[in-house]
Formats: sequence, C-alpha cells, structure tokens
Amino acid sequence: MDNIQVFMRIRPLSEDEYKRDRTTESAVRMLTDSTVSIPSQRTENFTFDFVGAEDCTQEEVFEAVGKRAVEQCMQGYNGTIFAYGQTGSGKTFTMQGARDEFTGPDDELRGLIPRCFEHLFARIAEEEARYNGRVKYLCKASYIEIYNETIYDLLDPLIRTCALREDIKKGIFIDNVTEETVQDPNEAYSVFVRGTTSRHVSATSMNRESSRSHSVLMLIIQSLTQMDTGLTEIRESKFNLVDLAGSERQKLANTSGMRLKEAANINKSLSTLGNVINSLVDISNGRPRHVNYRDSKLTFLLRDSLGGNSVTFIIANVSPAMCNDAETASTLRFAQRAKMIRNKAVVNQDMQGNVPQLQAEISRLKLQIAQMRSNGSSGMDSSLAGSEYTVSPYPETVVSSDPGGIGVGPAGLSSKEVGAMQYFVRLALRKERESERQKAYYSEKMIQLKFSLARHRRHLQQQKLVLKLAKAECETLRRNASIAYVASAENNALREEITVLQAALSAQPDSTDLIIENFQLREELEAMADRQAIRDLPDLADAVEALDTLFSSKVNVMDLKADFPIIPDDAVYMGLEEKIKLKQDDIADLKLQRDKLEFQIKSIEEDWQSVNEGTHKLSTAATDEQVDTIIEKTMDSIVGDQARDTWTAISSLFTRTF
Ligand SMILES: Nc1ncnc2c1ncn2[C@@H]1O[C@H](COP(=O)(O)OP(=O)(O)OP(=O)(O)O)[C@@H](O)[C@H]1O
Repeated sequence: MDNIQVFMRIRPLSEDEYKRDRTTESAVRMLTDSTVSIPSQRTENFTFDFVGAEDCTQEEVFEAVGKRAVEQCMQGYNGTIFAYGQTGSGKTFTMQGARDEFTGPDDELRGLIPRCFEHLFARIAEEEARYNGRVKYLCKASYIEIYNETIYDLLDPLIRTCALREDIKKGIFIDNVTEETVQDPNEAYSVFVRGTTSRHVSATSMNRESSRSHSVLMLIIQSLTQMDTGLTEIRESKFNLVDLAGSERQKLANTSGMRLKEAANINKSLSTLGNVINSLVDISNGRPRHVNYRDSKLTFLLRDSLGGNSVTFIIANVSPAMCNDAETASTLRFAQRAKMIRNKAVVNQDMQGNVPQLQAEISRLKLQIAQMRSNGSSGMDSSLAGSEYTVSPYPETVVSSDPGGIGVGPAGLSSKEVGAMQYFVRLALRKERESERQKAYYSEKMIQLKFSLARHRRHLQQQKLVLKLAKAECETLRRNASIAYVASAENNALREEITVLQAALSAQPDSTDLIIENFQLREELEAMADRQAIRDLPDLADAVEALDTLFSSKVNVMDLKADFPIIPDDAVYMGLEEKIKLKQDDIADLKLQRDKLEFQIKSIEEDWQSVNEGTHKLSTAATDEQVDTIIEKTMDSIVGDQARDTWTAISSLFTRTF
C-alpha cells in the first residue's frame, strides 16, 4: 500500500503580482528541500515528497513525477497525475507547457503531457525490441472535459456529452467516449492539441474560462506478451492526466443564472473532492467511513485514482505572491491531507490461450496456492476461519474501507458484490453451525433414551421375576394345602400381592411404548428443525462452489441468489432492500444538507477571517494607495452580504493618519 505522492511546485512571481505586492519577497518559506511554511498565514510546516522552487525546470518535474508514472503504467499499474491549485498557479504550464506554444521535443518549456508521450513511446519501442517481437503494445487516447457536472468528449467533432457508467468487468467508464489509437508521440500530441482546441472552442461558445472546468486526458496502454507456455499475457493500465479547475472558492454573491450554476458546480466538485479525501484519510487511519464518490462526476470518474487501484501523484501548484498567501496555504493544506491517503495498486493482467494451455496454467496456480496455504494462511479472514474458504484477493481499500460502497476490485467485482458474497458464505457457515448443534442435540437425546430404556427393561425383568416366583409359590400352596389352609390369611395375602404385582406390571411401559416415545421425540425434533427453516439455508459446500464459479466466471451474485435462496425470503428481502434504500436516500439527503451547511459555515468563517485580517492590515498601512488596495482586496475575498456590509462600514470609518 502506497501513499499518494504529493509534489509542490512554486511558479515564479508574475509582473501583476509584483505590481500588487510591491515586493519580491516570497510568501512561501523553504525550510528544507521538502518542507515549507507560509509565515504570513501562520501555518504549520508542510512536508511533501518533492518541492520545486521558482527555478524548478519542466525536466525536473518530469523526472520526479511523469517518468515514474509512465514506468508504473508500463508495468501494468494504473497511474494518475493531478494538477491542483488556484487559477493562474501554473497547472496548465506544468501539465501542458507554456500555453499553445509547443514546438516539439526540443522545446524546453514543454510540460508533463508531451514529455510523458515521448517517454512512453520510447519505452514501448525499447520493450518491443528487448522481447524480440513477443511483446506488442497498443495505446488509445481519450480526452474529456467536465464542466457544470457534464462530461464533454473533446475528441468528438461535435463535442458530444457522455454519460458515466459502471460495470462489473470494466469498472467505471465513460460510455461511447472517442478512443483514438496512437502509435507515436506525435500522433498522441496531435490528438491532445485537437482536444485542447475543442476545449477553447467550447469555452468561447459558452462564454467561460477554461479554468472553470476539469480536463482529463486518458491513455489506455495494453500489452500482449507471448509466454513460453503458449499463453498470451494481457496487461492493461489506465493513465489519467488531470488538469483541475482553479481551486479557489467561487463567489456566489452577486452572481445569477448560468454563472451562479457554474460557480456552485465548481464549488460542489471541489468540496466533494475535499470530502472524499477526508473520508479516505479517515479510512487510511483505520476509521471505517463511507466515501461519497458519486457526489460529483470528477470524483466518481477518478474513484480508483483516489481510493483504489492506482499509483497517484498530486502536483500542488502555488503562486509565491503575498497577495495569494491565503490560497497558497489552502492548496498546501489540501495537498498535505491528500498525502495521507493510502492506495493499493495492482497489476491489471489477464491470460488468453486454448483450453489445454489454460488448464496447465490453472494447475500451476493451484499448486502455488497450495504451497502458500501450507506456508501459513496469514491472509485468512477471521470471519471465515475454520472454513475451507480463503479470502478474496481484493485491495484493502475495496473490501474493508468501502462497505456497501461502490469500490471495484481488480477482478471487476464491486464491493457490494464482495459484500453479498461474504453474506452468502456467512449464511452457509450459519447452517453448518446449526447442523452441528442439531447433531449434538440428537446424540444427547438418543443417549438419554437408551439409558431410560435400559432402566425400564431392568425394572421390568425384576418385576417379572418376582411375579414368576410368586405364581410358582402360589401354585405349590394350592396343590398342597388343605381347604382350610387355602382359606387362610397367608393365602389371601399372596393373592393380594399377585394382584398388586400384576397391576404394577401392566402400568410399566413395555419396550414397544418406549420405541413409540422415541419415535415421537424424533418427530417433534424434526418439526422444530422445520420451524427454524434451517433447510432453507445453502450448504457450505454448494456456497463455496458457487463462489468459485463467481470468481472464475464473474457471474452476477443476484443470479446465484435464485439458486440459493437466502433467508428471509424474497418478498421480505425486497421489502428490506426497499427500506434500506429509502434510509440511504434519507442519509444522502441529510449528508447533502450537512455538506451545504458546512460549506456555508466555512464560507462565513472565511468571510469574517478576511474582515479581521483586513482590519489588521489597515492598521499597518502606510500610504493611501496601500489602504485602497487592502480595502479592494479584502472586499474581493468576501462572499456574504453581511460581512461585505460590515467591511464597507469598517473601511468607511477608517481614519487615515498619514
Ligand atoms: N513554472 C513556471 N515558469 C514560468 N511561467 C509559469 C510557470 N508556471 C506558470 N507560469 C505562467 O503563469 C501563467 C499562469 O499559468 P497557468 O495558465 O499554467 O495557470 P493555471 O493554474 O493553469 O491557470 P488556470 O486555472 O486558469 O488554467 C501562465 O502565463 C504561465 O505561462
């Protein structure tokens, strides 16, 4: 498991910023090669994986980020590079280069995207040569823009809108997006330029800035390797290069119509990104949380890059200007938090071949698994301990950190399905335990019955013996005694004894009665077992077999449910699902309201912070010009009407003493 790698880049001070600040002093203090702080904002120290100062070159950024990302993708891992920062902080310069001025591989200012293309195809040529034609690569490129929560296909001549979909096999994908096969860096770059031109065209036609949308260039890199066994190994990685919208808070005050919707959507997708990151950090710290990836198109599309199967790099772009110190601090706080997320990237590979080849490979893998098991089953899930079943090979973030969520494992199964499978196995185990309990109960009952039967038999035999003796004695007496003796008291007593014994004997249950009692008890027990509907539970062996099928063929878990009805029965089950869904909707509504409130509170707090800071700055201003700049800049950064009125009052009451 690797943490998301975070790189910070400070761009040079611009002329405008110098005019505004009247100083070349940087707001960012470099404490070490990788640690910085913003003294004017009294921030804590921030430590990143790499900090590029104002003089950091494009080549250095590529070496630190782009090259490493490409190398990971060449091995079959998914890779993502995000450029984050306020508008004008250098995101596009970092990703693309000096705007629209790319002149080719000799251009020193070209950004990460062209450099990644060059390195990728150089590596592909190297690998193909090294394996003497046994490895073949295929690269496809797509380029999309997310604006106002809508996805636009920038490679489509009509810049069509597209929908996001999720599928067990493919995970999350953009339906019908244009994919262009690219064979060398020039082809890739011309596809990129075409998409960028479309982005400008669509921005102009909608009368908006491109900094208000997110752009994602997606490369799919497939490799086919001919193995010695005759099998073909297929590896596929996704490489996302993301230029995010400016991270500054968009003002909602004095905005209406399209602009209001635009500002609200940018705030929404960025605050969702923040929320997703917060949840993922909690999860990385061992606190189970639901991650609301679906709250924005951006987070849903990049779900794997944020909390799953991807090697992810974030470049936090900042301005060194004093006038941007608050935004710079906010960017660094975001980046510092994102750095705590831990992802688990796995190689996306598959095998292709004919039946005997695949069978041979299966035998080899089974042997390997058996060896691993005999070396200790450290990977056993405690809930399944004792069963034959071993834990699924899914990334931790999917299985343990996203219960009921929408994460997808490398095998293409969503965490909902992994959850369903675990439920399925638990049911089977319950039945196993229940049968064991019943078996023990029956055995105990049988022992008691046998004991009781033996006791009755013994008693019966004793009584029969006594009766036999009494009868014999009576007969002897009758034969020998005189009439008087027959009438004697002794004779009468003996007759009475015989009557009592006969009565006692007839009151004793004979073995037939006991067999009947035994039979009745069994019947009663069986009826009890029926009442508990234990029979309706799936057998463990069947469940395990079904799961094996599920893993190998990826059939739908819900189809399995038909073969293995799960208690409660379908009607109740559907009812419960419906209720759960309603509750989930309620929870989602409440969360949305909470997010809105949190956003409003944050906004109000920031406003009052701006008022306080402005008031403090006014007290230190030395010239009229400075006072005017402070008043204007502070007003600019305030969103709420109340705080704006207060600031107007404070600034009008301010007395200039110079
Ligand atoms: N490292 C750098 N060296 C020299 N110039 C830079 C550097 N970074 C950015 N710039 C310049 O600063 C200006 C703003 O940069 P850029 O357009 O890349 O910002 P951005 O964050 O992408 O803004 P937006 O959100 O509007 O897209 C551009 O003129 C760019 O050429």
